[in-house]
Amino acid sequence: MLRSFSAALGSSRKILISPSSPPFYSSESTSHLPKLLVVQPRLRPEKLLHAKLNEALCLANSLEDQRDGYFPTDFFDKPLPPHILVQNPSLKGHCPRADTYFGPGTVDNIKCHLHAVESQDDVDAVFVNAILSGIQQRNLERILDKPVLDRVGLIIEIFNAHAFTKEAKLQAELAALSYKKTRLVRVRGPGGRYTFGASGEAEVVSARGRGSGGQGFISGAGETELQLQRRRILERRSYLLSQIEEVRRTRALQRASRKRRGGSSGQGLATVAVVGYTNAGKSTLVSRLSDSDLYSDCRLFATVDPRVRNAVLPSGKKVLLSDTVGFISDLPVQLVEAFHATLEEVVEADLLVHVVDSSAPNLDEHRSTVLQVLQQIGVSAEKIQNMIEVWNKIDMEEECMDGEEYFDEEEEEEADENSSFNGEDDMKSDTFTETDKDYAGSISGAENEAIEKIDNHNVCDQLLGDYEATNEKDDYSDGWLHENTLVNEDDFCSSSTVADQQNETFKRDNGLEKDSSIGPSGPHVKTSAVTGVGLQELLELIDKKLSVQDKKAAQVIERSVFDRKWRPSPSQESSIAVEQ
Ligand SMILES: Nc1nc2c(ncn2[C@@H]2O[C@H](COP(=O)(O)OP(=O)(O)OP(=O)(O)O)[C@@H](O)[C@H]2O)c(=O)[nH]1
Ligand SMILES: [Mg+2]
Repeated sequence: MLRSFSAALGSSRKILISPSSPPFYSSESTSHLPKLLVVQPRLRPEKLLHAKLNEALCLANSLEDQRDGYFPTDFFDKPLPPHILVQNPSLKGHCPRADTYFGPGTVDNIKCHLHAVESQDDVDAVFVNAILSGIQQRNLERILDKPVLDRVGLIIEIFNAHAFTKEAKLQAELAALSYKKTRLVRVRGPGGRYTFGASGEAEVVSARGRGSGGQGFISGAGETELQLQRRRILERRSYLLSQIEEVRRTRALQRASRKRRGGSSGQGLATVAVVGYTNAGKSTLVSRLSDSDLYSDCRLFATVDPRVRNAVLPSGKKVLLSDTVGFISDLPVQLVEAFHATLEEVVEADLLVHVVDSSAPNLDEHRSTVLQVLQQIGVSAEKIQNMIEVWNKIDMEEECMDGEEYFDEEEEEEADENSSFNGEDDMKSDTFTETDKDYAGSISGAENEAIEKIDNHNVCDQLLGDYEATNEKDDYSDGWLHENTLVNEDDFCSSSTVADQQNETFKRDNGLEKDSSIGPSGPHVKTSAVTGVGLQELLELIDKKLSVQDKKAAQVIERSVFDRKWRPSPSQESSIAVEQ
Protein backbone atom coordinates (compact mmCIF):
# COMPACT_ATOMS: atom_id res chain seq x y z
CA MET A 1 0.00 0.00 0.00
CA LEU A 2 1.29 3.40 -0.91
CA ARG A 3 0.72 6.02 1.70
CA SER A 4 1.93 9.40 2.80
CA PHE A 5 4.58 9.40 5.38
CA SER A 6 2.50 10.70 8.21
CA ALA A 7 -0.33 8.56 6.99
CA ALA A 8 1.86 5.49 6.60
CA LEU A 9 2.49 5.54 10.24
CA GLY A 10 -1.02 6.63 11.02
CA SER A 11 -2.68 3.76 9.20
CA SER A 12 -4.05 0.90 11.21
CA ARG A 13 -1.44 -1.42 9.74
CA LYS A 14 1.31 0.66 11.30
CA ILE A 15 1.76 2.45 14.54
CA LEU A 16 -0.30 5.50 15.17
CA ILE A 17 1.64 8.72 14.85
CA SER A 18 -0.55 11.39 13.44
CA PRO A 19 -4.08 10.06 13.27
CA SER A 20 -5.52 13.26 11.92
CA SER A 21 -3.33 13.43 8.80
CA PRO A 22 -5.22 11.74 5.98
CA PRO A 23 -3.19 9.85 3.35
CA PHE A 24 -2.65 11.98 0.25
CA TYR A 25 -2.66 8.82 -1.78
CA SER A 26 -3.53 5.24 -1.16
CA SER A 27 -3.80 2.72 -3.95
CA GLU A 28 -6.31 0.81 -1.85
CA SER A 29 -8.72 3.67 -1.49
CA THR A 30 -8.18 5.51 -4.78
CA SER A 31 -7.34 4.50 -8.31
CA HIS A 32 -5.48 7.67 -9.28
CA LEU A 33 -1.72 8.07 -9.01
CA PRO A 34 -0.39 10.62 -6.54
CA LYS A 35 0.05 14.05 -8.04
CA LEU A 36 2.84 16.11 -6.53
CA LEU A 37 3.68 19.75 -7.06
CA VAL A 38 7.48 19.89 -7.35
CA VAL A 39 9.18 22.87 -5.72
CA GLN A 40 12.77 23.19 -6.93
CA PRO A 41 15.12 25.76 -5.33
CA ARG A 42 17.29 27.47 -7.93
CA LEU A 43 20.86 26.30 -8.45
CA ARG A 44 23.85 27.43 -10.42
CA PRO A 45 25.06 26.64 -12.99
CA GLU A 46 21.96 26.15 -15.07
CA LYS A 47 23.15 22.72 -16.16
CA LEU A 48 23.06 21.56 -12.53
CA LEU A 49 19.64 23.12 -11.99
CA HIS A 50 18.42 21.33 -15.06
CA ALA A 51 19.75 17.98 -13.87
CA LYS A 52 18.32 18.44 -10.36
CA LEU A 53 14.93 19.48 -11.66
CA ASN A 54 14.86 16.45 -13.92
CA GLU A 55 15.71 14.22 -11.02
CA ALA A 56 13.03 15.87 -8.86
CA LEU A 57 10.41 15.34 -11.58
CA CYS A 58 11.47 11.71 -12.01
CA LEU A 59 11.30 11.22 -8.24
CA ALA A 60 7.80 12.71 -8.15
CA ASN A 61 6.65 10.41 -10.95
CA SER A 62 8.33 7.37 -9.41
CA LEU A 63 6.01 7.33 -6.42
CA GLU A 64 3.75 4.50 -7.41
CA ASP A 65 2.80 1.24 -5.83
CA GLN A 66 4.21 -1.87 -7.44
CA ARG A 67 2.01 -4.89 -8.00
CA ASP A 68 3.83 -8.24 -7.77
CA GLY A 69 7.13 -6.52 -8.50
CA TYR A 70 5.84 -4.66 -11.57
CA PHE A 71 4.26 -1.27 -12.15
CA PRO A 72 0.89 -1.14 -13.82
CA THR A 73 1.53 2.13 -15.67
CA ASP A 74 4.15 3.09 -18.23
CA PHE A 75 6.49 5.74 -16.84
CA PHE A 76 6.49 7.68 -20.12
CA ASP A 77 2.70 7.79 -20.22
CA LYS A 78 2.69 9.92 -17.11
CA PRO A 79 2.29 13.65 -17.58
CA LEU A 80 5.08 15.91 -16.40
CA PRO A 81 4.37 16.84 -12.77
CA PRO A 82 3.57 20.51 -12.15
CA HIS A 83 6.65 22.33 -10.91
CA ILE A 84 7.91 25.70 -9.83
CA LEU A 85 11.43 27.11 -9.54
CA VAL A 86 11.87 29.20 -6.44
CA GLN A 87 14.58 31.21 -4.78
CA ASN A 88 17.18 29.17 -2.99
CA PRO A 89 17.27 30.40 0.59
CA SER A 90 20.82 29.15 1.12
CA LEU A 91 22.43 32.19 -0.47
CA LYS A 92 25.94 33.15 0.50
CA GLY A 93 25.73 34.78 3.90
CA HIS A 94 22.14 33.70 4.45
CA CYS A 95 20.63 30.55 5.74
CA PRO A 96 17.20 29.05 5.28
CA ARG A 97 14.55 30.23 7.72
CA ALA A 98 14.27 28.00 10.73
CA ASP A 99 10.48 28.04 10.60
CA THR A 100 9.49 27.67 6.96
CA TYR A 101 12.79 27.11 5.12
CA PHE A 102 11.73 29.63 2.45
CA GLY A 103 11.00 33.28 3.09
CA PRO A 104 7.36 34.47 3.22
CA GLY A 105 7.42 35.82 -0.35
CA THR A 106 8.53 32.46 -1.72
CA VAL A 107 6.01 30.60 0.40
CA ASP A 108 3.31 32.84 -1.02
CA ASN A 109 4.52 32.16 -4.54
CA ILE A 110 4.29 28.44 -3.89
CA LYS A 111 0.83 28.86 -2.40
CA CYS A 112 -0.40 30.81 -5.43
CA HIS A 113 1.16 28.35 -7.83
CA LEU A 114 -0.51 25.54 -5.92
CA HIS A 115 -3.88 27.27 -6.24
CA ALA A 116 -3.27 27.82 -9.94
CA VAL A 117 -2.44 24.16 -10.49
CA GLU A 118 -5.37 23.05 -8.35
CA SER A 119 -7.74 25.07 -10.48
CA GLN A 120 -6.99 22.50 -13.19
CA ASP A 121 -6.45 19.33 -11.24
CA ASP A 122 -6.13 18.15 -7.66
CA VAL A 123 -2.70 18.07 -6.08
CA ASP A 124 -2.09 15.41 -3.44
CA ALA A 125 1.09 16.81 -1.89
CA VAL A 126 3.87 19.33 -2.33
CA PHE A 127 7.38 17.95 -2.86
CA VAL A 128 10.16 20.33 -1.85
CA ASN A 129 13.42 19.12 -3.37
CA ALA A 130 15.50 20.04 -0.31
CA ILE A 131 16.04 18.69 3.16
CA LEU A 132 13.56 20.17 5.62
CA SER A 133 13.48 19.93 9.38
CA GLY A 134 10.38 18.57 11.08
CA ILE A 135 9.31 22.08 12.11
CA GLN A 136 9.80 23.50 8.60
CA GLN A 137 7.81 20.66 7.08
CA ARG A 138 4.99 20.98 9.59
CA ASN A 139 4.77 24.76 9.21
CA LEU A 140 4.72 24.55 5.42
CA GLU A 141 1.96 21.94 5.67
CA ARG A 142 -0.09 24.31 7.78
CA ILE A 143 0.38 27.25 5.43
CA LEU A 144 -0.13 25.34 2.21
CA ASP A 145 -2.84 23.12 3.68
CA LYS A 146 -1.30 20.12 1.92
CA PRO A 147 1.01 17.32 2.98
CA VAL A 148 4.61 18.38 2.32
CA LEU A 149 7.33 15.88 1.46
CA ASP A 150 10.99 16.77 1.49
CA ARG A 151 13.66 14.93 -0.51
CA VAL A 152 14.41 12.42 2.22
CA GLY A 153 10.72 11.79 2.91
CA LEU A 154 9.88 11.20 -0.76
CA ILE A 155 12.80 8.81 -1.29
CA ILE A 156 11.72 6.81 1.75
CA GLU A 157 8.12 6.81 0.47
CA ILE A 158 9.32 5.49 -2.89
CA PHE A 159 11.25 2.70 -1.19
CA ASN A 160 8.12 1.78 0.77
CA ALA A 161 6.00 1.80 -2.36
CA HIS A 162 8.46 -0.23 -4.44
CA ALA A 163 9.40 -2.79 -1.79
CA PHE A 164 8.15 -6.20 -2.83
CA THR A 165 9.87 -8.87 -0.74
CA LYS A 166 9.44 -9.21 3.01
CA GLU A 167 13.05 -8.19 3.50
CA ALA A 168 12.72 -4.96 1.53
CA LYS A 169 9.40 -4.14 3.20
CA LEU A 170 10.89 -4.56 6.67
CA GLN A 171 13.89 -2.41 5.83
CA ALA A 172 11.85 0.30 4.14
CA GLU A 173 9.52 0.47 7.12
CA LEU A 174 12.45 0.71 9.50
CA ALA A 175 13.85 3.62 7.48
CA ALA A 176 10.44 5.30 7.55
CA LEU A 177 10.24 4.84 11.28
CA SER A 178 13.70 6.28 11.93
CA TYR A 179 12.79 9.28 9.79
CA LYS A 180 9.47 9.74 11.53
CA LYS A 181 11.11 9.57 14.94
CA THR A 182 13.03 12.74 14.16
CA ARG A 183 9.85 14.45 12.94
CA LEU A 184 7.90 14.22 16.18
CA VAL A 185 7.64 17.93 16.70
CA ARG A 186 5.29 19.96 18.81
CA VAL A 187 3.80 23.13 17.44
CA ARG A 188 1.67 25.70 19.19
CA GLY A 189 -1.91 25.14 18.21
CA PRO A 190 -4.61 27.75 17.61
CA GLY A 191 -5.46 27.97 21.29
CA GLY A 192 -1.82 28.44 22.28
CA ARG A 193 -1.45 24.84 23.46
CA TYR A 194 1.39 22.68 22.30
CA THR A 195 -0.02 20.12 19.94
CA PHE A 196 0.86 17.56 17.32
CA GLY A 197 -0.05 17.26 13.70
CA ALA A 198 -0.88 19.61 10.89
CA SER A 199 -4.34 20.25 12.22
CA GLY A 200 -3.15 20.68 15.77
CA GLU A 201 -4.76 17.75 17.52
CA ALA A 202 -4.78 18.09 21.29
CA GLU A 203 -2.12 16.54 23.42
CA VAL A 204 -3.41 13.44 25.16
CA VAL A 205 -2.30 11.66 28.22
CA SER A 206 -2.26 7.90 28.08
CA ALA A 207 -3.17 5.72 31.02
CA ARG A 208 0.34 4.38 31.18
CA GLY A 209 2.04 6.20 34.02
CA ARG A 210 5.48 7.59 33.65
CA GLY A 211 6.36 7.37 37.29
CA SER A 212 4.94 3.89 37.63
CA GLY A 213 7.30 2.41 35.10
CA GLY A 214 4.44 1.28 32.92
CA GLN A 215 2.42 -0.27 35.75
CA GLY A 216 -0.78 1.62 35.08
CA PHE A 217 -2.08 5.02 36.00
CA ILE A 218 -2.09 4.67 39.76
CA SER A 219 1.12 6.43 40.62
CA GLY A 220 2.13 8.26 37.45
CA ALA A 221 1.08 11.48 35.88
CA GLY A 222 0.61 9.58 32.62
CA GLU A 223 2.38 9.80 29.31
CA THR A 224 2.27 12.82 27.10
CA GLU A 225 1.41 12.23 23.47
CA LEU A 226 5.03 12.74 22.53
CA GLN A 227 6.12 10.01 24.92
CA LEU A 228 3.33 7.74 23.73
CA GLN A 229 4.36 8.12 20.09
CA ARG A 230 8.03 7.64 20.91
CA ARG A 231 7.26 4.49 22.85
CA ARG A 232 5.21 3.08 20.00
CA ILE A 233 7.98 3.87 17.54
CA LEU A 234 10.58 2.23 19.74
CA GLU A 235 8.44 -0.89 20.20
CA ARG A 236 7.86 -1.26 16.49
CA ARG A 237 11.51 -0.49 15.78
CA SER A 238 12.81 -3.21 18.05
CA TYR A 239 10.38 -5.68 16.44
CA LEU A 240 11.60 -4.70 12.97
CA LEU A 241 15.23 -4.90 14.04
CA SER A 242 14.75 -8.44 15.34
CA GLN A 243 13.08 -9.47 12.06
CA ILE A 244 15.84 -7.84 10.03
CA GLU A 245 18.45 -9.66 12.09
CA GLU A 246 16.80 -12.92 10.99
CA VAL A 247 17.06 -11.74 7.38
CA ARG A 248 20.75 -10.94 7.87
CA ARG A 249 21.42 -14.38 9.26
CA THR A 250 19.59 -16.04 6.36
CA ARG A 251 21.51 -13.90 3.86
CA ALA A 252 24.83 -14.77 5.49
CA LEU A 253 23.97 -18.50 5.28
CA GLN A 254 22.96 -18.12 1.63
CA ARG A 255 26.21 -16.32 0.86
CA ALA A 256 28.24 -19.00 2.59
CA SER A 257 26.45 -21.77 0.70
CA ARG A 258 26.97 -19.93 -2.60
CA LYS A 259 30.68 -19.70 -1.80
CA ARG A 260 30.83 -23.41 -1.04
CA ARG A 261 28.90 -24.39 -4.17
CA GLY A 262 31.99 -24.45 -6.34
CA GLY A 263 32.45 -24.49 -10.07
CA SER A 264 34.10 -27.37 -11.86
CA SER A 265 37.47 -26.53 -10.28
CA GLY A 266 35.99 -26.91 -6.86
CA GLN A 267 36.42 -23.26 -5.84
CA GLY A 268 33.46 -21.22 -4.67
CA LEU A 269 31.54 -18.95 -7.01
CA ALA A 270 32.82 -15.39 -7.02
CA THR A 271 30.24 -12.66 -6.49
CA VAL A 272 30.30 -9.47 -8.55
CA ALA A 273 28.11 -6.70 -7.13
CA VAL A 274 26.78 -4.20 -9.67
CA VAL A 275 26.43 -0.81 -8.00
CA GLY A 276 25.65 2.69 -9.21
CA TYR A 277 23.43 5.72 -9.17
CA THR A 278 19.73 4.97 -9.54
CA ASN A 279 18.61 4.59 -13.16
CA ALA A 280 22.17 4.07 -14.44
CA GLY A 281 21.12 0.81 -16.08
CA LYS A 282 22.34 -1.75 -13.52
CA SER A 283 19.41 -4.16 -13.87
CA THR A 284 19.44 -3.93 -17.67
CA LEU A 285 23.17 -4.65 -17.68
CA VAL A 286 22.88 -7.61 -15.29
CA SER A 287 20.03 -9.01 -17.40
CA ARG A 288 22.11 -8.77 -20.56
CA LEU A 289 25.23 -10.25 -18.99
CA SER A 290 23.37 -13.14 -17.38
CA ASP A 291 20.86 -13.68 -20.15
CA SER A 292 18.00 -13.18 -17.70
CA ASP A 293 15.08 -10.81 -17.45
CA LEU A 294 15.34 -8.56 -14.42
CA TYR A 295 12.83 -5.77 -14.09
CA SER A 296 14.21 -2.48 -15.37
CA ASP A 297 12.41 0.81 -15.63
CA CYS A 298 13.02 4.53 -15.98
CA ARG A 299 11.32 4.95 -12.61
CA LEU A 300 13.88 5.80 -9.94
CA PHE A 301 14.53 2.98 -7.48
CA ALA A 302 12.88 0.41 -9.70
CA THR A 303 15.05 -2.15 -7.88
CA VAL A 304 14.59 -2.22 -4.14
CA ASP A 305 14.76 -6.00 -3.82
CA PRO A 306 18.23 -7.20 -4.77
CA ARG A 307 18.63 -10.14 -7.13
CA VAL A 308 21.50 -12.51 -7.94
CA ARG A 309 21.99 -14.04 -11.38
CA ASN A 310 24.53 -16.48 -12.88
CA ALA A 311 26.83 -15.41 -15.68
CA VAL A 312 29.56 -17.25 -17.56
CA LEU A 313 32.84 -15.45 -18.18
CA PRO A 314 34.87 -15.88 -21.40
CA SER A 315 37.21 -18.28 -19.55
CA GLY A 316 34.23 -20.52 -18.81
CA LYS A 317 34.25 -19.58 -15.16
CA LYS A 318 30.84 -19.04 -13.57
CA VAL A 319 30.18 -15.95 -11.44
CA LEU A 320 27.23 -14.52 -9.57
CA LEU A 321 26.09 -11.03 -10.56
CA SER A 322 24.31 -9.19 -7.78
CA ASP A 323 21.92 -6.41 -8.80
CA THR A 324 21.44 -3.98 -5.93
CA VAL A 325 19.48 -0.88 -4.96
CA GLY A 326 20.64 2.30 -6.65
CA PHE A 327 22.13 5.25 -4.80
CA ILE A 328 21.20 8.92 -5.02
CA SER A 329 22.69 12.17 -3.76
CA ASP A 330 21.49 12.91 -0.22
CA LEU A 331 20.61 9.24 0.15
CA PRO A 332 18.81 9.25 3.48
CA VAL A 333 21.06 8.00 6.26
CA GLN A 334 18.02 6.16 7.63
CA LEU A 335 17.83 4.14 4.40
CA VAL A 336 21.51 3.28 4.43
CA GLU A 337 21.20 2.06 8.01
CA ALA A 338 17.95 0.18 7.46
CA PHE A 339 19.17 -1.49 4.25
CA HIS A 340 22.31 -2.70 5.96
CA ALA A 341 21.38 -6.35 5.44
CA THR A 342 20.91 -5.81 1.70
CA LEU A 343 23.99 -3.63 1.32
CA GLU A 344 26.12 -6.28 3.01
CA GLU A 345 26.00 -8.12 -0.31
CA VAL A 346 28.02 -5.23 -1.75
CA VAL A 347 30.49 -5.18 1.13
CA GLU A 348 31.01 -8.94 0.90
CA ALA A 349 31.28 -9.13 -2.90
CA ASP A 350 34.55 -10.23 -4.46
CA LEU A 351 34.46 -7.52 -7.10
CA LEU A 352 32.43 -4.36 -7.69
CA VAL A 353 31.21 -3.03 -11.02
CA HIS A 354 30.24 0.62 -10.87
CA VAL A 355 27.70 1.50 -13.56
CA VAL A 356 27.60 5.19 -14.48
CA ASP A 357 25.00 6.74 -16.75
CA SER A 358 27.28 8.41 -19.29
CA SER A 359 24.42 10.56 -20.58
CA ALA A 360 23.77 12.21 -17.20
CA PRO A 361 24.72 15.89 -17.26
CA ASN A 362 26.01 15.72 -13.67
CA LEU A 363 27.93 12.49 -14.14
CA ASP A 364 30.74 13.56 -11.79
CA GLU A 365 28.29 14.18 -8.98
CA HIS A 366 26.77 10.74 -9.58
CA ARG A 367 30.21 9.13 -9.45
CA SER A 368 31.24 10.84 -6.24
CA THR A 369 27.87 10.08 -4.61
CA VAL A 370 28.34 6.37 -5.28
CA LEU A 371 31.92 6.43 -3.98
CA GLN A 372 30.77 8.18 -0.80
CA VAL A 373 27.98 5.68 -0.18
CA LEU A 374 30.37 2.78 -0.73
CA GLN A 375 32.74 4.22 1.85
CA GLN A 376 29.82 4.89 4.15
CA ILE A 377 28.60 1.29 4.10
CA GLY A 378 32.10 0.00 4.84
CA VAL A 379 33.48 -1.17 1.50
CA SER A 380 37.26 -1.36 1.83
CA ALA A 381 39.43 1.19 0.02
CA GLU A 382 41.18 -1.70 -1.71
CA LYS A 383 37.89 -2.96 -3.15
CA ILE A 384 36.94 0.53 -4.32
CA GLN A 385 40.35 0.90 -5.92
CA ASN A 386 39.89 -2.41 -7.72
CA MET A 387 36.35 -1.56 -8.88
CA ILE A 388 35.51 -1.63 -12.58
CA GLU A 389 33.89 1.59 -13.77
CA VAL A 390 31.44 1.13 -16.63
CA TRP A 391 30.03 4.06 -18.54
CA ASN A 392 26.68 2.78 -19.68
CA LYS A 393 24.11 4.22 -22.12
CA ILE A 394 26.93 5.01 -24.50
CA ASP A 395 24.33 4.94 -27.29
CA MET A 396 22.82 8.10 -25.77
CA GLU A 397 26.08 9.93 -25.18
CA GLU A 398 26.43 11.27 -28.69
CA GLU A 399 22.86 12.46 -28.67
CA CYS A 400 23.43 14.34 -25.39
CA MET A 401 26.69 15.94 -26.46
CA ASP A 402 24.95 17.36 -29.54
CA GLY A 403 22.24 19.05 -27.52
CA GLU A 404 24.42 20.12 -24.63
CA GLU A 405 24.70 23.81 -23.97
CA TYR A 406 27.46 24.66 -21.62
CA PHE A 407 27.00 27.75 -19.55
CA ASP A 408 29.63 30.26 -20.52
CA GLU A 409 31.91 30.86 -17.53
CA GLU A 410 32.12 34.61 -18.09
CA GLU A 411 28.37 34.79 -18.42
CA GLU A 412 28.08 32.82 -15.23
CA GLU A 413 30.34 35.18 -13.28
CA GLU A 414 28.38 38.14 -14.59
CA ALA A 415 25.13 36.54 -13.52
CA ASP A 416 26.64 35.89 -10.11
CA GLU A 417 27.49 39.56 -9.72
CA ASN A 418 24.04 40.59 -10.84
CA SER A 419 22.29 38.06 -8.71
CA SER A 420 21.40 40.62 -6.13
CA PHE A 421 18.40 38.43 -5.43
CA ASN A 422 15.14 40.11 -6.17
CA GLY A 423 13.46 38.62 -3.13
CA GLU A 424 14.55 41.29 -0.72
CA ASP A 425 11.22 41.21 1.01
CA ASP A 426 11.96 37.61 1.84
CA MET A 427 15.28 38.36 3.38
CA LYS A 428 14.16 41.40 5.33
CA SER A 429 11.59 39.37 7.09
CA ASP A 430 13.99 36.47 7.38
CA THR A 431 16.37 38.20 9.70
CA PHE A 432 14.79 37.04 12.94
CA THR A 433 15.41 33.62 14.39
CA GLU A 434 13.12 31.97 16.82
CA THR A 435 13.05 29.19 19.28
CA ASP A 436 10.75 26.28 18.57
CA LYS A 437 8.00 27.48 20.83
CA ASP A 438 7.62 30.75 18.94
CA TYR A 439 7.29 29.25 15.49
CA ALA A 440 3.54 29.22 15.30
CA GLY A 441 3.37 32.88 16.15
CA SER A 442 5.89 33.80 13.51
CA ILE A 443 3.98 31.83 10.92
CA SER A 444 0.78 33.65 11.41
CA GLY A 445 2.71 36.93 11.44
CA ALA A 446 4.42 36.09 8.19
CA GLU A 447 1.15 34.99 6.66
CA ASN A 448 -0.62 38.19 7.62
CA GLU A 449 2.26 40.26 6.35
CA ALA A 450 2.18 38.42 3.04
CA ILE A 451 -1.59 38.77 2.72
CA GLU A 452 -1.28 42.53 3.16
CA LYS A 453 1.64 42.76 0.77
CA ILE A 454 0.41 41.02 -2.32
CA ASP A 455 -2.69 40.94 -4.32
CA ASN A 456 -3.10 37.21 -4.48
CA HIS A 457 -5.59 37.26 -7.31
CA ASN A 458 -3.25 39.08 -9.66
CA VAL A 459 -0.32 36.82 -8.87
CA CYS A 460 -2.45 33.72 -9.16
CA ASP A 461 -3.80 34.79 -12.56
CA GLN A 462 -0.29 35.48 -13.75
CA LEU A 463 1.00 32.17 -12.43
CA LEU A 464 -1.90 30.30 -13.95
CA GLY A 465 -0.94 31.81 -17.31
CA ASP A 466 2.71 30.91 -16.76
CA TYR A 467 1.75 27.42 -15.71
CA GLU A 468 -0.36 26.83 -18.80
CA ALA A 469 2.39 28.19 -21.04
CA THR A 470 5.03 26.07 -19.31
CA ASN A 471 2.91 22.97 -19.57
CA GLU A 472 2.54 23.40 -23.29
CA LYS A 473 6.31 23.53 -23.70
CA ASP A 474 7.05 20.61 -21.39
CA ASP A 475 7.98 17.33 -22.91
CA TYR A 476 9.38 14.24 -21.33
CA SER A 477 11.00 12.75 -24.42
CA ASP A 478 13.92 10.77 -23.04
CA GLY A 479 13.38 11.32 -19.36
CA TRP A 480 15.42 14.52 -19.30
CA LEU A 481 13.75 17.87 -19.64
CA HIS A 482 14.59 20.07 -22.58
CA GLU A 483 16.58 23.14 -21.60
CA ASN A 484 13.83 25.53 -22.66
CA THR A 485 11.33 24.10 -20.21
CA LEU A 486 12.98 25.94 -17.33
CA VAL A 487 11.06 28.99 -16.25
CA ASN A 488 13.73 31.66 -16.52
CA GLU A 489 13.71 34.31 -13.87
CA ASP A 490 16.43 36.84 -13.21
CA ASP A 491 16.97 35.95 -9.62
CA PHE A 492 19.86 33.54 -9.88
CA CYS A 493 21.04 32.19 -6.60
CA SER A 494 24.18 30.88 -5.09
CA SER A 495 25.76 27.74 -6.39
CA SER A 496 25.92 26.17 -2.97
CA THR A 497 22.70 24.48 -1.98
CA VAL A 498 21.60 23.41 1.43
CA ALA A 499 21.76 19.85 0.20
CA ASP A 500 25.38 20.41 -0.80
CA GLN A 501 26.18 22.01 2.52
CA GLN A 502 24.48 19.23 4.44
CA ASN A 503 26.28 16.70 2.34
CA GLU A 504 29.58 18.41 3.07
CA THR A 505 28.81 18.55 6.78
CA PHE A 506 27.82 14.90 6.76
CA LYS A 507 31.01 13.96 4.91
CA ARG A 508 33.12 16.05 7.28
CA ASP A 509 31.41 14.61 10.35
CA ASN A 510 31.85 11.09 9.10
CA GLY A 511 35.35 11.53 7.71
CA LEU A 512 34.08 10.99 4.17
CA GLU A 513 35.70 13.91 2.39
CA LYS A 514 36.28 12.99 -1.19
CA ASP A 515 39.55 11.21 -1.54
CA SER A 516 40.77 11.73 -5.06
CA SER A 517 43.07 8.76 -4.69
CA ILE A 518 40.06 6.48 -4.31
CA GLY A 519 38.45 5.03 -7.38
CA PRO A 520 39.37 5.17 -11.03
CA SER A 521 39.39 8.53 -12.79
CA GLY A 522 37.64 7.39 -15.96
CA PRO A 523 35.75 4.48 -17.45
CA HIS A 524 37.39 1.13 -17.84
CA VAL A 525 34.83 0.16 -20.38
CA LYS A 526 31.97 1.87 -22.22
CA THR A 527 28.79 -0.12 -22.73
CA SER A 528 25.27 0.04 -23.95
CA ALA A 529 23.14 -2.47 -22.09
CA VAL A 530 20.46 -1.95 -24.74
CA THR A 531 22.50 -2.44 -27.91
CA GLY A 532 25.05 -4.82 -26.35
CA VAL A 533 28.10 -2.68 -27.18
CA GLY A 534 31.05 -3.29 -24.82
CA LEU A 535 29.48 -6.22 -22.95
CA GLN A 536 32.04 -8.78 -24.13
CA GLU A 537 34.81 -6.37 -23.16
CA LEU A 538 33.25 -5.99 -19.71
CA LEU A 539 33.03 -9.76 -19.21
CA GLU A 540 36.69 -10.11 -20.20
CA LEU A 541 37.67 -7.41 -17.73
CA ILE A 542 35.73 -9.10 -14.92
CA ASP A 543 37.42 -12.38 -15.84
CA LYS A 544 40.86 -10.78 -15.77
CA LYS A 545 40.31 -8.97 -12.47
CA LEU A 546 38.99 -12.11 -10.77
CA SER A 547 41.85 -14.27 -11.98
CA VAL A 548 44.38 -11.66 -10.79
CA GLN A 549 42.60 -11.66 -7.44
CA ASP A 550 42.65 -15.47 -7.32
CA LYS A 551 46.38 -15.48 -8.05
CA LYS A 552 47.01 -12.89 -5.36
CA ALA A 553 44.96 -14.89 -2.85
CA ALA A 554 46.88 -18.06 -3.75
CA GLN A 555 50.20 -16.20 -3.30
CA VAL A 556 49.10 -14.92 0.09
CA ILE A 557 48.24 -18.47 1.19
CA GLU A 558 51.51 -19.81 -0.19
CA ARG A 559 53.52 -17.06 1.48
CA SER A 560 51.78 -17.52 4.79
CA VAL A 561 52.64 -21.24 4.69
CA PHE A 562 56.22 -20.48 3.65
CA ASP A 563 56.61 -17.72 6.25
CA ARG A 564 55.63 -20.08 9.01
CA LYS A 565 59.24 -20.79 10.05
CA TRP A 566 60.15 -23.69 12.23
CA ARG A 567 60.70 -22.62 15.78
CA PRO A 568 61.99 -25.00 18.46
CA SER A 569 59.53 -25.74 21.22
CA PRO A 570 60.54 -24.40 24.65
CA SER A 571 61.73 -27.87 25.71
CA GLN A 572 63.81 -28.27 22.53
CA GLU A 573 65.17 -24.73 22.98
CA SER A 574 66.47 -25.54 26.45
CA SER A 575 68.07 -28.80 25.25
CA ILE A 576 69.81 -26.93 22.41
CA ALA A 577 71.15 -24.38 24.89
CA VAL A 578 72.50 -27.16 27.08
CA GLU A 579 74.25 -28.80 24.12
CA GLN A 580 75.98 -25.51 23.25
N1 LIG B 1 19.49 4.05 -24.18
C1 LIG B 1 19.83 3.23 -23.20
N2 LIG B 1 18.97 3.02 -22.20
C2 LIG B 1 19.34 2.19 -21.20
C3 LIG B 1 20.60 1.54 -21.19
N3 LIG B 1 20.68 0.80 -20.06
C4 LIG B 1 19.51 0.96 -19.41
N4 LIG B 1 18.70 1.80 -20.10
C5 LIG B 1 17.37 2.26 -19.71
O1 LIG B 1 17.50 3.02 -18.51
C6 LIG B 1 16.37 2.80 -17.68
C7 LIG B 1 16.83 2.38 -16.30
O2 LIG B 1 17.42 1.12 -16.39
P1 LIG B 1 17.54 0.14 -15.13
O3 LIG B 1 18.29 -1.05 -15.59
O4 LIG B 1 16.21 -0.09 -14.50
O5 LIG B 1 18.41 1.05 -14.19
P2 LIG B 1 18.88 0.72 -12.69
O6 LIG B 1 20.24 1.26 -12.54
O7 LIG B 1 18.69 -0.73 -12.40
O8 LIG B 1 17.86 1.61 -11.88
P3 LIG B 1 17.34 1.41 -10.35
O9 LIG B 1 16.99 -0.02 -10.17
O10 LIG B 1 16.16 2.31 -10.31
O11 LIG B 1 18.44 1.87 -9.47
C8 LIG B 1 15.50 1.75 -18.36
O12 LIG B 1 14.46 2.42 -19.03
C9 LIG B 1 16.44 1.10 -19.35
O13 LIG B 1 15.78 0.63 -20.50
C10 LIG B 1 21.50 1.80 -22.27
O14 LIG B 1 22.61 1.31 -22.36
N5 LIG B 1 21.05 2.65 -23.25
MG1 LIG C 1 17.53 -1.71 -11.09
